[in-house]
Amino acid sequence: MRDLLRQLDTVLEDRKGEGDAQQSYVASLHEKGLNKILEKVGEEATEAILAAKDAQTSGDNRDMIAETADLWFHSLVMLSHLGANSQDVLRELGRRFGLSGLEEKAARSNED
Ligand SMILES: N=c1c2ncn([C@@H]3O[C@H](COP(=O)(O)OP(=O)(O)OP(=O)(O)O)[C@@H](O)[C@H]3O)c2ncn1[C@@H]1O[C@H](COP(=O)(O)O)[C@@H](O)[C@H]1O
Repeated sequence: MRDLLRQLDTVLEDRKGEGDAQQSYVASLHEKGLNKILEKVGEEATEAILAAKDAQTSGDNRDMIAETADLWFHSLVMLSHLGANSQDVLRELGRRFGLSGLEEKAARSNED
């Protein structure tokens, strides 16, 4: 799956450089610019939240999974637009791995 993210990073990077906005959704987002991309990230986050609430009631996770995929995808476009990618995020998650969220929060408040 890590390979899939790498492959997607490469496709998104290619679309940014030389994508045709008539042929490529990703190229059309880059052409519209950061505000449009951020609007899509916000929209997909809301849709994922609503789908999670529905999943809790129905016990069917399929829409939640599809909406989360939309959210991840648009977040990857955001990263790519600004010169970052999935590997940067995975590195950050790797750095945090095994570190309790509560301990990390306590360390942060001690710095203040
Ligand atoms: N993973 C995705 C992916 N997930 C979702 N989407 C698109 O994201 C869009 C957003 O969904 P919406 O329902 O909000 O769409 P919409 O209402 O048409 O969008 P707006 O008018 O609001 O902008 C849809 O058009 C989906 O097809 C994706 N588009 C592309 N990819 C990947 O990106 C690659 C490159 O795509 P292209 O640039 O289109 O070739 C593809 O091969 C895929 O691997």
